[in-house]
Amino acid sequence: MDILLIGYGKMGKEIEALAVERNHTIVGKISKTNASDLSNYNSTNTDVAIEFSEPDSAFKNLQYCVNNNIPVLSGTTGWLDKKKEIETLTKEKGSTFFYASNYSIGVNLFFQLNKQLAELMSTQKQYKASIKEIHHTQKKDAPSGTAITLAEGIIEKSDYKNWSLEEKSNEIIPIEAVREDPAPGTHTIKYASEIDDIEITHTAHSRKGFAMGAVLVAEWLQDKKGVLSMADFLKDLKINN
Ligand SMILES: NC(=O)C1=CN([C@@H]2O[C@H](COP(=O)(O)OP(=O)(O)OC[C@H]3O[C@@H](n4cnc5c(N)ncnc54)[C@H](OP(=O)(O)O)[C@@H]3O)[C@@H](O)[C@H]2O)C=CC1
Ligand SMILES: O=C(O)C1=N[C@H](C(=O)O)C[C@H](O)C1
Repeated sequence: MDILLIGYGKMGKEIEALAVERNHTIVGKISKTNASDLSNYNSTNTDVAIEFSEPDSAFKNLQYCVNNNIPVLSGTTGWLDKKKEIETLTKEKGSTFFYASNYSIGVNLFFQLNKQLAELMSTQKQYKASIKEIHHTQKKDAPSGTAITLAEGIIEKSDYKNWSLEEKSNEIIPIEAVREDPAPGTHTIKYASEIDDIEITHTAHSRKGFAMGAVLVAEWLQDKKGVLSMADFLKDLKINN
């Protein structure tokens, strides 16, 4: 596969190493310094773009790919208020757009476990849910995209209505975002009562799981069109419920 990397930071470099190991070719690398190159990019030899950039640049990058029919998968967090726009554009243009807040298979199993636990706890009103995420100090957004997906999973299966970094009420899941080094990504869901606590935690030991997931999705995406997500990918792998 010929891959265009949009964003060549910690994740872009990790993805490059794994993609080359799997015999793919990196045909272009776009970062902040050469961002304007994307608007003149000749996509003839590009099978897929992998976009891990920054909250402020993701929308423009994805808009370019979708408008120019370059199949694209993105992992950038902190820009999702505009995701619907990209999805609408993808349908209009007949292009391919895949998004996941977390590409790690382990985290996606954890997402399923989180929903199962939320369903189980939904009748146990003496327990109060909360989420804690820990990431490295270079991270630009808070809370993490993964923490937001976890909160959405709980909201789907319970009476919680929203999440917040500050606000406290019975209808809101509080999220605590901790920044310390080194921390590739740790997420904990806690149900606390006066009598006891129940906790589940996923700890990433490195960025390898995120990068491997992104490369596997890029390979899977080859014959696909439309708006796709991890649910579609995991269904094909038979690891969803
Ligand atoms: N979904 C998932 O599984 C995961 C998602 N992430 C998310 O991915 C994103 C990237 O993470 P990470 O690699 O750690 O971050 P880094 O800060 O290490 O890298 C960001 C990269 O984006 C580049 N960039 C900045 N502006 C633009 C632009 N306009 N066009 C193209 N590239 C640009 C930067 O360029 P320069 O080097 O010149 O500054 C840099 O290379 C974050 O949003 C993070 O939350 C991270 C891990 C897993
Ligand atoms: O910025 C990171 O590093 C990560 N970002 C993603 C997120 O915001 O959830 C995924 C992972 O936790 C690492």
